Amino acid sequence: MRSGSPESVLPTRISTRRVDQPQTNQTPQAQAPAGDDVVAQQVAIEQRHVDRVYAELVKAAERNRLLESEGMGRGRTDRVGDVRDEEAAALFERDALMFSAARRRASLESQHEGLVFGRLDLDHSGTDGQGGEQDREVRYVGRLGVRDDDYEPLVIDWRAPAAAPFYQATPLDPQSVLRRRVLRSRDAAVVGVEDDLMVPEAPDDLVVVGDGALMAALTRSRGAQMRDIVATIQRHQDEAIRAAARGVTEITGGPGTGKTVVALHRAAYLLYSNRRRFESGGILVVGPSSAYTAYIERVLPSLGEDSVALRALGDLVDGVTAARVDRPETAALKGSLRIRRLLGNVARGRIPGAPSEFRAMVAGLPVRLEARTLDRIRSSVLRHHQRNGAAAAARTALAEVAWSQVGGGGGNSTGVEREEFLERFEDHLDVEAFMREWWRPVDPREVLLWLTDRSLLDRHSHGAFSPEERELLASSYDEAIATGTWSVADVALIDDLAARLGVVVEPASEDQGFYEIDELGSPEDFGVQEVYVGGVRRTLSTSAARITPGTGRERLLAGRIEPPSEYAHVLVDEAQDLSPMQWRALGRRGRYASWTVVGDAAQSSLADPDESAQARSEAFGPKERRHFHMTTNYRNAREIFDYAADVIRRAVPDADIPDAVRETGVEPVELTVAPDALAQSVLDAARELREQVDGLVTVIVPASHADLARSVAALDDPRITAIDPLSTKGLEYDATVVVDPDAIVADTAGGIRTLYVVLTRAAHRMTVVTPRLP
Ligand SMILES: Nc1ncnc2c1ncn2[C@@H]1O[C@H](COP(=O)(O)OP(=O)(O)OP(=O)(O)O)[C@@H](O)[C@H]1O
Repeated sequence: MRSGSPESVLPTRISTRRVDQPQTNQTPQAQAPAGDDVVAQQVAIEQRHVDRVYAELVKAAERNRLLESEGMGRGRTDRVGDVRDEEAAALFERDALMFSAARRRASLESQHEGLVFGRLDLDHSGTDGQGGEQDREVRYVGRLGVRDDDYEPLVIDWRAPAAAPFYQATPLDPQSVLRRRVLRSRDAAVVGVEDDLMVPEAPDDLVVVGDGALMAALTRSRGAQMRDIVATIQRHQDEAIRAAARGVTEITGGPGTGKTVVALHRAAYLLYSNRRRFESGGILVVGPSSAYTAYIERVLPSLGEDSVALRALGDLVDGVTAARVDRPETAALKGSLRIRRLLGNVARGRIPGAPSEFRAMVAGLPVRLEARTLDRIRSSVLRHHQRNGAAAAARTALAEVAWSQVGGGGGNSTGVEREEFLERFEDHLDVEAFMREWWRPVDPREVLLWLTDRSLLDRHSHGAFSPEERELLASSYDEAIATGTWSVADVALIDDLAARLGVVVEPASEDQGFYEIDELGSPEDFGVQEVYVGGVRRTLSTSAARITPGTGRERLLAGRIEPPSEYAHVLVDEAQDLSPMQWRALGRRGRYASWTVVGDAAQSSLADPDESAQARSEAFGPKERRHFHMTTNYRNAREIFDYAADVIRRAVPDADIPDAVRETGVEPVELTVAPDALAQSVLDAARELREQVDGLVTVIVPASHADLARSVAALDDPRITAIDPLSTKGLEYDATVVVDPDAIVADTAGGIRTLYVVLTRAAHRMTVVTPRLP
């Protein structure tokens, strides 16, 4: 049962094409293959140097330990009472010492494995290796710089300028490099070497071994997490990694071209080359999903950097976590700029349930302000203030209008003066009670939930949404309340509302009850089982931090929204999928930042890419831009990528199609099966692939076959997992089973583009299963 059918979105032809090796840093080796003993000899030579480096590290760790304990000693005092100036200075110095010693210790620990991964043999005579010994230099490249007692470099940090030729030298532009060698290590043991020669012929004393490090790296099995590529970065990738820090650096290219991994190495490079700026200002890395952030989270720590904030789009706002995605048409509504007008109107409108008129006797004068007057006051205050910071201004405006009503017009026969009236108004208990309701703090999340009120939604839409669109919005918030979860698209709306409303100001601590749960370290220690907060019962499990609010509504409103942090650099991956509202949310975090932006239009799942492009430009402002384009696919076997490229070419003729560098000789398998045999065929295919690859097999299941995902989970096999099509963005596996491609196209907003993403996730093997009635 092999073949696609005429109405299928898949190609009906599977071809095997052999083409020339694509352009990489590597060159065909000039020498005959080296024998095992020659390799062993070379490995032994490198091991001697690596041993020296590790011995030096032991000394460095000891020096560091002494530094830390010296730091601890500084600023210590037996005195009680105020700290003197010189003691404060010592404390400051101690903190600085401790900080840098701790950082060095952390990087020594995290960079231990495979610390030295490269060696350059250079010839500075300019005669292609024919110069004398005095012209030769050997340089080792590693995850961090290490020097010996004489301060001579034993290893150069991969990000240092002296390491650049390791990535940039090519036979056309050797940059004095004769041989580039990549060392493969297991822990501190060198287990292999792979060489590339940069000159036509190696000098007699230079042995050249191996098939090239890049191919070795690409053929290996993929783990559950992305790995760094520090030993095999290619020249064109290196250019993007080391590009200037300022402005906007855009990296485009088709699937698997290394855009993500390059952008992450760039983040590590920026921290190295300008640590003060980027460490104190912070780097924000944003990706499409939490599956994506889990996939990439090891790359930066493996490069010695862990001071970077990794966020999925659904986690962008502190205090909110999105747990689902909306249906495509709802997500498109929520992502479009049209929604801003609605949000603005609702945020400026009456608070549902708030009093609609104000009545009181103030200084003996009857005050009565009706709904329309109150609306006018609210509008005029909100023209100049954010709502949550404007209670005092609203109260003053209310007092002025009340005065103009009872006394300002000259009809006041009681002789009460304006000042006296305003003073009494200010202190009046009825005014205070009214303000508590009329101008209470408004949480941005609450505003979204008001949209479940169809008449409110209709009132504030001003014709900008059709009845069907309004119903989509309202029912999505019914669903939020029913499930107690926000969607990814909601997060940008919450951020927009937070910017309009301002921060919810917590009551001063003296106004809070003694039972306030945050104040208690661990309430169970006091035998407390239940706590009432704001009239809501909280049941304690084992710790205060684990208090779970009861209803869906409570879960949606739990925790506090924090104002957005600003960053010195913002790195956005899968940028082609950001909605205009999401670009605005990122813009708030990167107003003064430089940016690295990574994407591929052919993988987009957006309904209106033009509107997004505009919002993206606004987020960048007038900053200078530079662009890098990646053309080599390092992920997919050529046979798999050719299959996917056929699919996208038919729908998007101008798609950015890269060259895949690796052939396996194994074509993807297509199965067409009866619908009732789908589940069994998929599970069988997954088990078969499991035998053929070393790592992970993932079954990609569209929403319309959700029960199949449960069957895969029931296999309880850690090497076989299931995932939905959209969550595969940015991820990769050793092998995939793609379930019902036509349903993937039909179920997702991206349609054929989403299918293209799905078909480009497998590194080594892929099986596509299509259900069809006979
Ligand atoms: N120079 C390299 N050496 C070794 N592996 C590499 C190199 N460049 C890229 N890779 C590998 O290729 C794979 C694809 O890289 P990456 O995920 O960054 O591509 P991408 O362009 O972001 O893909 P997509 O757009 O499909 O998400 C990864 O496994 C990555 O480690």
